[in-house]
Amino acid sequence: MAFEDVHWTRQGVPILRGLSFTIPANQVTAIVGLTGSGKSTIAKLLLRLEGVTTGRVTLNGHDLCNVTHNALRSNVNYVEQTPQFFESKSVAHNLGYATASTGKLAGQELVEEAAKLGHIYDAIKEKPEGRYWLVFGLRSTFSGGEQHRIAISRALLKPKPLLVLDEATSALDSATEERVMESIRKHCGTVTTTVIIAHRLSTVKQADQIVVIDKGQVAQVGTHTTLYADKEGIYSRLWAASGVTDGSGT
Ligand SMILES: Nc1ncnc2c1ncn2[C@@H]1O[C@H](COP(=O)(O)OP(=O)(O)OP(=O)(O)O)[C@@H](O)[C@H]1O
Repeated sequence: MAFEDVHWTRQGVPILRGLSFTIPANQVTAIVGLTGSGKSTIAKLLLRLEGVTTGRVTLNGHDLCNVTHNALRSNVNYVEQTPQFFESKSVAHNLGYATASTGKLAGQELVEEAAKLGHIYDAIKEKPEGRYWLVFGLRSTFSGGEQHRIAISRALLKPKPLLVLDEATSALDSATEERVMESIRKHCGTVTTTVIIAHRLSTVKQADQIVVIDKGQVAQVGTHTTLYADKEGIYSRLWAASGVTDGSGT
């Protein structure tokens, strides 16, 4: 996929200003930048929840605006900051819904396997109704981080060619986040193009490519090692501002 000189303006205010970068197939691309720099807008353009003002977002060279919403939906898993659930349905139903497009919800075995991959299995079983997977009212029953893990489990239950994670692990503690990210890497492996939007820089260290956005423009593109080595670059400054080191001792 690629962004080709993309501009996105709202109420006369330019938000994305001539953005160009590629998202290599079947690799992990991370998008980082200060708050308000335009990261979530990039996700929305990828998902066609918004349209570009000028420029193109392409998939295999074809303008994404020619891809139908249905085709896109069946090819993209999107884990957003506030995951959507059916509140009147059980946790098993919400997870099994991953295969709804086949006309059938996933069975219990697949649901449990996915919950294990997303590291939410134990938390579900600990609920009084969890034994039967009949936990209802997910938003009032599970914490923000648990809801994210349920949403990630649902995405892992039925991997699709594109996975977009928008701050999907930000509510987890670092150790749990690392385990969940490892699951995503292992399970999606080389069959999924993954785009991760994250504030916490440790989340993106392992990405194949990191795109640094500054005020709606691409400031830097590279791996953690190359970007971190550039001490004048925004990426290094974001690390310095985060108050933690990257663990390399440099
Ligand atoms: N629909 C909209 N109408 C007007 N302005 C918008 C709209 N959506 C986003 N913006 C503005 O565009 C800018 C970029 O927003 P965006 O959510 O993409 O940033 P972000 O980098 O994801 O921020 P954060 O890290 O805080 O989530 C912000 O200034 C935001 O207020």
